[in-house]
Amino acid sequence: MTATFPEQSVAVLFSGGDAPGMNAFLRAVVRLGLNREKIAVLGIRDGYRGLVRTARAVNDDAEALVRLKNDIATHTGRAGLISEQLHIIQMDHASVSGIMGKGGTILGSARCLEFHDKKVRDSVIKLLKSLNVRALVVVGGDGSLTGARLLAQESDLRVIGVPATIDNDLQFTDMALGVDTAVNTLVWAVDHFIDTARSHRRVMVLETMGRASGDLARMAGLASGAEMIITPEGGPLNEEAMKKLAAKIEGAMTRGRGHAIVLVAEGVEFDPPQKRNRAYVLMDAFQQYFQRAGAPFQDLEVRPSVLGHLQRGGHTTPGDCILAARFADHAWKTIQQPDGGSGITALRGNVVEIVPYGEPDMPERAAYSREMELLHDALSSW
Ligand SMILES: Nc1ncnc2c1ncn2[C@@H]1O[C@H](COP(=O)(O)OP(=O)(O)OP(=O)(O)O)[C@@H](O)[C@H]1O
Ligand SMILES: O=P(O)(O)OC[C@H]1O[C@](O)(CO)[C@@H](O)[C@@H]1O
Repeated sequence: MTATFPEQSVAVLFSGGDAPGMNAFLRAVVRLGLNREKIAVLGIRDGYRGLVRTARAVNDDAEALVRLKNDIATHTGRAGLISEQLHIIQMDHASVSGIMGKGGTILGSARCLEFHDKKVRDSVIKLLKSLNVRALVVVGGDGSLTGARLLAQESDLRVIGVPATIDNDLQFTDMALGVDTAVNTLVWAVDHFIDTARSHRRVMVLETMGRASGDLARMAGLASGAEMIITPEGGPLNEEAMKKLAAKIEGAMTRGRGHAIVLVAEGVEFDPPQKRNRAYVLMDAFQQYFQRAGAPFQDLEVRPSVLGHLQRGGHTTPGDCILAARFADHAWKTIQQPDGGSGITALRGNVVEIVPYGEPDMPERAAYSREMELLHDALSSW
């Protein structure tokens, strides 16, 4: 039997920082495509970069396009995945077996600066049309979904966005893929830091990711019982503000507390601005305060840690696997609506919906962040 190129397939790519749940989404979108919809799924390697490189290689070369289609038809599943040169792979059942709980993405993700250029996006639209895809699914954060919106606006392609970022900074959905796992990882990390903090009666300042949003730190703080959460939404920290935070910790020590875990989100800024990581700036400010003349705990030590990419990896939680399956299901249902356009999957009040690109921020999200902060304050033993 000769292999044939799959016409009217659905293409899927992962873009921006990888997030746990991307593999679970890939598995779900491929399996639903093959089992339920009877439609082939093309996995794009390395996000927009994979499309841009392929467009460059085949767009003005009819023979190269024929070769690409032949490669896609003949190198399916794992054969395609091991062929490094091939950026577009026809996924099969076996190629998505055993990946659901694995962090990262087997197709790779990337940041592709060239994609900001309309001419480059035009070349990608031309490629997707030559491959006759019925829809493109883009899984990623804010920037990736902006790229998806532009593709949808600049063509008649159907482009479905799927929110995936540990930052939880997308205000049109209650949760993005990866957040639940990242919070879980942070709780695990805090548990480890508590052991040493308690043993040495120390203050540990842990810097979390999250870009300009403090939600990841807030959620992790609430779930781990960290004593203090410092987030960007409160505005830049000046010397006075840092002294107040240190005084709060000192006050707790006076009342018998032996240690403290402080979570500081990476988006926190200082006045005047500082170049060093937040955890280090706060360590110095706190240490200086604790060591002032006549202070009660002059030997109280502060240790910083920048948790970094640890937060993006690890085994995907069941919550993220379930959300991935629900987002994939909804993406397919939208693609299969004859008159359906483009849009983004969103979780709102435990219902998955498709919302238009550029949807305004949900006021519930700000309320949720505020509620977490108040609850954390009320639960802390200051
Ligand atoms: N304004 C834009 N126009 C076109 N493409 C964009 C735009 N912003 C981002 N992209 C594309 O999306 C990619 C990923 O964006 P970005 O680095 O902001 O990550 P993200 O999707 O927000 O995910 P995360 O923040 O969780 O890592 C960019 O490298 C670029 O290819
Ligand atoms: O992996 P990179 O490119 O260093 O990006 C790190 C950024 O990506 C994220 O992990 C996800 O957006 C942010 O929290 C962080 O600031």
